[in-house]
Amino acid sequence: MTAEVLLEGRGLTKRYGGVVAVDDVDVDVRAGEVLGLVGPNGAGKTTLVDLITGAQPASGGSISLQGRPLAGSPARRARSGLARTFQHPLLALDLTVRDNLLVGLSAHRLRSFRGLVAQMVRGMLRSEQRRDHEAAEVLAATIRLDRTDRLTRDLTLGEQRLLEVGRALAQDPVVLLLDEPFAGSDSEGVEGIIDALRTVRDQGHGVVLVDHNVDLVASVVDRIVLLDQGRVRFDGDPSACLASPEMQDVYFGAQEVLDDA
Ligand SMILES: Nc1ncnc2c1ncn2[C@@H]1O[C@H](COP(=O)(O)OP(=O)(O)OP(=O)(O)O)[C@@H](O)[C@H]1O
Repeated sequence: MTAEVLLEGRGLTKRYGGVVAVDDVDVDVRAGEVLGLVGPNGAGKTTLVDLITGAQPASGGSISLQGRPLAGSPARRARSGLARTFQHPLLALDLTVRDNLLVGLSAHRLRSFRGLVAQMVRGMLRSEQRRDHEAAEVLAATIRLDRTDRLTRDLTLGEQRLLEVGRALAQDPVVLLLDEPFAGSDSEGVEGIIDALRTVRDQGHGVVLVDHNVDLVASVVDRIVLLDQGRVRFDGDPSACLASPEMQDVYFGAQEVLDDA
């Protein structure tokens, strides 16, 4: 049986003046699937993520999440179940690792009015605070970050990336979008992020993974979308994508032209 489509984008388009950054793109993310989004510099990867999360208004197209139209501000879309990390981590540097994770856990509760009321009541209860602390420790273990009392500003860039993924996970997202999560990470950081991806997938959520490292992406995702000049050139199996003429053309076509000259 084919898994449920969680996120469905149709005809997504973004123009900046004369530049068509994203050009009539259809994209699906299914339950329990990690989708890799690859393509050379300027292919439109970040813009596509921006259109999905609402960071940029689309020039055309539509998006739905679990069958409901997805529109409005990034905050509103986050409440609907999208979580995202950025190329440059956006964390509270003066808070500890644990507190940044607690922020994510709180944000999850604030997704509904009922959750907000429950949060206010629970906030007065020590047992709930303890449960939150335990949840933060479980998340920290998932992303392999120890010593959660460390200040975030003292973490390496790779550790900050892991923490950002952990904070996004704390929101229990329907779909998690990760924009270049491996950049600047050492091998342990990369492993932590891959573990986190698998956890989200195993929980039946969807993940969109954007990264420059095509081989790494292909080794961890279930499906790849190859973008070039704003258009989808390939959508399918990762190893088939690596071996495809489209991949060859997008990444090496220009070199062949140079060689031929
Ligand atoms: N704010 C903007 N104003 C004008 N053009 C933009 C803007 N943002 C992106 N573009 C253009 O849109 C195209 C797609 O850019 P985008 O950043 O989405 O590509 P990308 O695949 O994420 O690239 P990279 O891998 O380098 O991050 C590029 O031609 C870029 O110059």
